[in-house]
Amino acid sequence: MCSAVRFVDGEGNLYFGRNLDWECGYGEKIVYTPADYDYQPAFNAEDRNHAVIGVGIIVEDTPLYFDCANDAGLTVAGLNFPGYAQYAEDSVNFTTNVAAYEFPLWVARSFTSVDDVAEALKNVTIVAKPINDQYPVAMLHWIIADATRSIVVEYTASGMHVYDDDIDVMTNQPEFPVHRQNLINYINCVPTMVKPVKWGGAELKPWGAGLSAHGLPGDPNSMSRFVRIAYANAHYPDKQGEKDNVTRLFKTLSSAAMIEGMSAMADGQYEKTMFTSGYSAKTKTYYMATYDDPTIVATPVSDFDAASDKLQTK
Ligand SMILES: C[C@H](CCC(=O)NCCS(=O)(=O)O)[C@H]1CC[C@H]2[C@@H]3[C@H](O)C[C@@H]4C[C@H](O)CC[C@]4(C)[C@H]3C[C@H](O)[C@]12C
Repeated sequence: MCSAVRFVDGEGNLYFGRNLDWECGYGEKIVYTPADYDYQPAFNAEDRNHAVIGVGIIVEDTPLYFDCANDAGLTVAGLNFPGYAQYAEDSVNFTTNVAAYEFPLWVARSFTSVDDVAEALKNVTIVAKPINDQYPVAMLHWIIADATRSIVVEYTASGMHVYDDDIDVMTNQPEFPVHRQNLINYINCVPTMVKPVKWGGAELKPWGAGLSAHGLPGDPNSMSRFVRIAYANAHYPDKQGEKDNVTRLFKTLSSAAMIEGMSAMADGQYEKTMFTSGYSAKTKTYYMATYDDPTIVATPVSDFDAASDKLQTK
């Protein structure tokens, strides 16, 4: 399973990140796509040459991003959405056609804000075209965020759906509106200290802190993670400075992290948080930690050669 989160610091700088929960990795690294990289969109999309940094793999000289950010502070992450995602079988005339594998790259290469993406998506077809035979089409939905807001993009049997994500988190299936509505079941959960009460003649005292959030779901399923990470994100106090905001990002994501052994997939393999990654628009830095090495490694955009036209990895 996967979970993603967005927030801004007191100065309005965007922080955005995700957990990648799966049974295996794909050899993913930090991939930098410079502005002058010769991006050849799969169909009729235009390349508008924003530089992009993120986590992904390179296939056929094309960066396949799992999550990424561009030089304008626009970020995007893909999360599993099987059983719901249904892309077009073929390109559709008079629309901008985007292959599912290039969706994060196309968004980050092309736009400067969530508003611009949302406007463009009114005339976009997402096509079920694989990059090659080795990598089948991944059934995903996406969260796209900037310093102003976030949206969730779901392409299903009924076409394109773009939702305003006013809660600034996303997980997996079902559709975003179901997750959003389900939050109402938990609005009794608050982070305050419960006071002792009297039931008849008996005084009942809380065990300690945390009782006011009793009922928050602790299990790893997607709807439960959505509630948990939404609660964590909504209640985390504002922080000053890069260090404390990166801590906030990784701690918030850890509230929805998958520990090996908790949840087996259909093939019997356990899911685990293969990596947690995220972007700070304040310092233009990508951060990443893996399951086996929780050290948060910082990779600033300035580590790469922006004048080159070649894909670069770290
Ligand atoms: C498995 C990843 C999603 C993790 C997730 O959401 N897990 C939830 C599990 S569950 O359903 O809720 O059980 C997704 C996110 C991004 C995906 C990758 C990216 O889309 C880039 C390419 C796209 C190619 O078509 C397939 C390989 C691939 C390299 C994808 C492999 C895989 O589908 C990834 C890595």
